[in-house]
Amino acid sequence: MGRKGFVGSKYFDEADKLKTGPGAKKGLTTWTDYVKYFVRFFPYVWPYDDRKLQLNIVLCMLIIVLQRVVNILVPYQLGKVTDQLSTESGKLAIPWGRIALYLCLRYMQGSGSILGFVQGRLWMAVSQYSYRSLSVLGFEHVLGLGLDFHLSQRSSEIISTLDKGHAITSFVEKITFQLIPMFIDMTLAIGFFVVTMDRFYATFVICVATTYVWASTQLSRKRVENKRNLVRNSIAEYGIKVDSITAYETVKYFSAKDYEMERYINAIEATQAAELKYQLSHHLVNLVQNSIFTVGLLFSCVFSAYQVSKGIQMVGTFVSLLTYMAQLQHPLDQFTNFLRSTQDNLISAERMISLLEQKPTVADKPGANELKVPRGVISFNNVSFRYDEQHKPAIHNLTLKCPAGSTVAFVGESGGGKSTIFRLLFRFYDVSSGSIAIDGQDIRDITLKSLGKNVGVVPQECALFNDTVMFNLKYAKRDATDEEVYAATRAASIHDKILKFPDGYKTLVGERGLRLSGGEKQRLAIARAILKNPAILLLDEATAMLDVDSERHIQTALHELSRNRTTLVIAHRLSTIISADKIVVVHEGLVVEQGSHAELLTLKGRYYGMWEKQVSPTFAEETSDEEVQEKNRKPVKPKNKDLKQAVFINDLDLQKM
Ligand SMILES: Nc1ncnc2c1ncn2[C@@H]1O[C@H](COP(=O)(O)OP(=O)(O)OP(=O)(O)O)[C@@H](O)[C@H]1O
Repeated sequence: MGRKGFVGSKYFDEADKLKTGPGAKKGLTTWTDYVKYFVRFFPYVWPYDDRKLQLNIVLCMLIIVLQRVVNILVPYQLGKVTDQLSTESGKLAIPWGRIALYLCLRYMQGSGSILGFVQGRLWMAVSQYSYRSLSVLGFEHVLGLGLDFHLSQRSSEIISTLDKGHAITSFVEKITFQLIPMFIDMTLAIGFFVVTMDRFYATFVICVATTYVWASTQLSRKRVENKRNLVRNSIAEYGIKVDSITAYETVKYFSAKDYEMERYINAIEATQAAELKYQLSHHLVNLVQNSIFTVGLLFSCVFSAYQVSKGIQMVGTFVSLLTYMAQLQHPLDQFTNFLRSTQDNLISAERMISLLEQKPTVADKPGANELKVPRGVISFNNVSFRYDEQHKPAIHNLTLKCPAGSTVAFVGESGGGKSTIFRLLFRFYDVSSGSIAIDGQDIRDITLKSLGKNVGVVPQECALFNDTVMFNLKYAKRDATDEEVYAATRAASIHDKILKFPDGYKTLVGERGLRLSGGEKQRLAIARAILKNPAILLLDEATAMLDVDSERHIQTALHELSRNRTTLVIAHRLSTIISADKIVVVHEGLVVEQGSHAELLTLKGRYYGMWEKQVSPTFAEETSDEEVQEKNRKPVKPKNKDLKQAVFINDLDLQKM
């Protein structure tokens, strides 16, 4: 099954342990990580199919080079102006040309300049492209993961993780647009010092820069740890908030508002404590960096001023030196900012990366074929299945043939494995051994999409989108006409009811369809199945939430729907399935009895006991399961509504024969 280490809601915990557990690498974000993730995500950022965006990137790069040249020229020009002013002072010869050139260069410097503006404008489209491709990648990946993944996760955690996907875009952007210019800046600044200043200044500047970078990287290790802790806490806080709001009714039923408030307050406090630690470590890094730089500036200032006073240096050189020093701080600051923000981005993106690394447990085989269902024979061949190593098998050696067009019902105690059989047939999971075939095609060899197209499910609980009734109905067949929808809702006995809703088919169904009753939702689910018109139909307690009257109508609709198509039914109310061609009794994952209703009754086994319990509640209360089988030999007359209905269904079948 490939689910080892991935049980319960432990998935992200496992991911966290990898980063922070005993075997974790110290400070995780190493240079190899940067390179690895950059190479991995660059294809999503680079617009392969868009020449215009590629041109934008090239222009942005050119602007970066131009900005570096401007950075060199600004202090140089300032030095020239100062020299000219100091040597020609008193002669009233103001160097207008040089001043104008200096101002022009200054205007082109920095992110607020015209060059910065053009670069920002060009980059915006590229940035949106990469955000779009990464977001779609994450969303598609999560939708493609198996039911095991979704059952083991809090939806809120998945959503919050997907939201952090923009961090990857930001990470790749920063490597491309900060790291490269930063190295150009530092190399040019230091190179310029070596060429124009004496060796002492050049060595001094290299020493300051090295100490600065070394101290920054050392201190940021602690900051990384704190940041990771902050992200973990903020995701947990978001999870509590979303879960409480989604489970609003449960919160009300158990008067748990105060409890939820307490959980939420605790979560906020934990996040804020983590934030405080993170901010402190962040400010500490800034303080140390600034101190190193100020000491460097102090020494160079004192030494240069001394040289000017002794006539070894000109005033212009002093001004240029200080301006270069100040300008050097910019790429150094950028470097540490880069370090900080890329680390932050990577920490935020770690979960997204773990998510993307998660492989779906059920996927199409290479070259998988489309499912073809000319007849609809379903065969379970010695199928066994366990959810994971920790659980005992949910299905043992199931061998069963469902003939084309037949109705096969699965009954048995709760937890016996009925829904698991449906999940295996729908390939939410792959069988552990044995095989399931539809018209002779092993379902592992066909595409999931074609399987989904041919198998329709009416689930116990119908999940609806918070949209209109019409949107939810057409979800089953996106190109259905309104007339087709009306025909389906009429067949499912819900059309008139929908017309009575305030906005008819345009009525919003609310979050998860909460504004509709259980029965209404179930009828919508049936209407959807009618619209979908699948070759194979799975009914999972499809009428459990309906009153007797509605159930009668629906049973007629379902009967019509299942005509000439293979239908598998799960039912607790045995009265609803007595007309099935075959009834399969499932107990602890084993098929213990199978046959028609009449055959099973004559067997006087488990099915007989269940039937007796349902038709004779008082009898059932007084006797045990075994006693039912032993003592009760006489057929019991119908005593409750279920049996009346069962008789109705039998009558209906007889009429149709
Ligand atoms: N995702 C899961 N992970 C682990 N075990 C599971 C999972 N889903 C179901 N099980 C276990 O598998 C067994 C069969 O469950 P299944 O849902 O198929 O029973 P069922 O007969 O459909 O029950 P019910 O009639 O109550 O719906 C149960 O013991 C259940 O606890």
